[in-house]
Amino acid sequence: MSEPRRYTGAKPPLTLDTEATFLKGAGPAVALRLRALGIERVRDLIFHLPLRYEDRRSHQAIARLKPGDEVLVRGQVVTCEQRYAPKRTLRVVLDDGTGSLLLRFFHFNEAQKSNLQNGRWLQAFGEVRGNAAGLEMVHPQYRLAEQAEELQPEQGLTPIYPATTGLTQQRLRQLIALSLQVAAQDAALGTKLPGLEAPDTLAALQALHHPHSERDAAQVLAGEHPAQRRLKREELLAHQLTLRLLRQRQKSRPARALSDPVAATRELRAALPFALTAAQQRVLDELCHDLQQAHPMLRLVQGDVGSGKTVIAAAALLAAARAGFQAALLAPTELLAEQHQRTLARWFAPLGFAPALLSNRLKKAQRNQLQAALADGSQAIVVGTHAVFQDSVQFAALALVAVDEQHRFGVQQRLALREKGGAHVPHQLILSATPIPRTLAQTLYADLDISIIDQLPPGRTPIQTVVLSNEKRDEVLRRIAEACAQGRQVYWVCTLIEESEELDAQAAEATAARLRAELPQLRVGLVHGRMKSELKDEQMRAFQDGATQLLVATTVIEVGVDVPNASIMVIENAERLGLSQLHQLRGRVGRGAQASQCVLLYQPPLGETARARLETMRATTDGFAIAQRDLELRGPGELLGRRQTGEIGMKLADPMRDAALIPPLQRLATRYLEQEPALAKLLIARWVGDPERYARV
Ligand SMILES: Nc1ncnc2c1ncn2[C@@H]1O[C@H](COP(=O)(O)OP(=O)(O)OP(=O)(O)O)[C@@H](O)[C@H]1O
Repeated sequence: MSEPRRYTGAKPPLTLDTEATFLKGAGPAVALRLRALGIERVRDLIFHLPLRYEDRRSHQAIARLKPGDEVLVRGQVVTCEQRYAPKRTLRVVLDDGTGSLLLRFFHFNEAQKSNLQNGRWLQAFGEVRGNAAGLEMVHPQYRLAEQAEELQPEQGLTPIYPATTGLTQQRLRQLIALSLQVAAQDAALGTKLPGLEAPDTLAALQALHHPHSERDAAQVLAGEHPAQRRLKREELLAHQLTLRLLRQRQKSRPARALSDPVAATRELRAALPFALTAAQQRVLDELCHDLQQAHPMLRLVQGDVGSGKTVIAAAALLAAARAGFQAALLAPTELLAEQHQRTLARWFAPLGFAPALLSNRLKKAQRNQLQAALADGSQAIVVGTHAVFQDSVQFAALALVAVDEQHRFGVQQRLALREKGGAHVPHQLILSATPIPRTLAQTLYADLDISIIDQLPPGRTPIQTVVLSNEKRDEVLRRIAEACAQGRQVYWVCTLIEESEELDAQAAEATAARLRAELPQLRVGLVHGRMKSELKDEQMRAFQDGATQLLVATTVIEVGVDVPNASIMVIENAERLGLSQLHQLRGRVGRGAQASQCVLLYQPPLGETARARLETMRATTDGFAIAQRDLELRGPGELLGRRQTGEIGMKLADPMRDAALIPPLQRLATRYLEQEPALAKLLIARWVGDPERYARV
């Protein structure tokens, strides 16, 4: 604990590292709110960049306003009246000589009302709306004066910052302005950074907080200001450096070199009921090379849905076990852990290894027994969810951790696991089914080597996708009945209606009830996110075992379920989903030898983007092509969801939108690490803070 601050009468010299509470205007209440925005120090304030800008640089003539304009107007109050119908409202009419504008307030006090007297000058900023009687502003920001001249427009654009309840823009602006004064005294911000163009960091920050000149303002609004580009490049470089540094640190630690991984893969190949694809073999070769090193492997295997990533994990686990060590496979859900354990048990049986399942469902005695076997090293291979690998689980000689990521785990969790290896860091293998373009993968996972399985196992009949209007629902039901009569199984996916699991669950229940009534001959199962996990697993198992024929589900089934006999998927309201999600869902079928169908039902009328999206789904099954198209159709940021970019927490850059900036920065990062270690440290401290932040949960 640090000493509580005491007021000593002397003003501390302010630096970028000073706590924000030392700034004038940042009392304890404000400090708490700043903290909610992740702001603790003066440094954080200068990097708290505007979300957007408002243009209050000139007064607009009321006569020329249009609905939707966000403008500054100035005029005289000509009426101010309070009304009670339909609710208590203050109506103020403003006249600027060209026309009049209604200002409406629902929340106001008596003082406010009495100040708004006829004849006073008023300047208001807000969005113009059209109403039946003409144009109006609702709750504009305003100022009053006796003389018109006292109400002048602002000189530059007005920055609008990410804020939080109880913290006004005005307060933020004031604190940031003070912080910029402190920053101007800081020599480090002016340090020349080789490879990064002008303006320097300080000038760039100043330009973004206060774009004063006409030219600055126009460029900032267009997103084309050199300061924006400079800071984005600087930030992307800092993140690249952080991940590369973490990688260096990891790589320099000792790991257990596995004696003969090639022999292990040979044995596995002989035990598998199918031949490996060339892509799987190539990835295994890369893996074997890594596993023989006395430094940890850090490898991401990316593969499209159904490309056969489990085999890769199996080979790695086996190589560790055969070398006399232990290995763990982590799955994102209990159900998937179970599924993996079953598959591995089947494959490993002829090789003399029995993988254990560390499940929440184990009885206490069973769990204790398994934990003891892991602690003394007698159990070589274990499968479970991340949640079950708590502190109490100890390993005698953990040499490898494979993580089936499926969008669930963050970098932090992944790195936290490395501590389970004792003095040795376990080799790490991460399996991901999110097809993302290579440059983006290299940014988000710059701490990992990347292998791609770019080929599907042979013998798959491509999934046939049809796009149908809801009006054809009866036809779809007929097809389902026929398919089930032939022993096939069907998924029926209900998509999110509201941002609420509760309503979602209700909708799924209603759909299941309706389908049971419409198809009384079928055994219908149901899974949704509100179910207890045991019940959900039970329903999934019933479907896996063929006990139910039609499974109604919300998008919870998106994650990695493998039921090869399920060969039809119906996705209701498919127009609501993004392409990547549709692709993951569709990947649940087409996993066996049978020809599979995916029916995308939509509610007409269909918008243009939705139509283009569904058409892409119909036309291709290639995950990488779909990811690319998703990017084009949805705009940046959305493809990965908030997790992937959010977890990295960039302030300004968006690795998706700014992908083109990245390749030269990778070269620059190498140069910094080799030639400019002090500057690399400076950049990391400036943009990321503590690099181990990435490594902590
Ligand atoms: N080389 C192969 N030849 C034939 N079948 C294979 C081959 N490799 C894997 N499979 C089978 O293909 C199916 C999909 O494999 P797996 O579950 O490993 O895919 P995945 O890449 O994890 O996909 P998802 O991300 O969709 O879960 C499994 O039933 C698996 O046994």
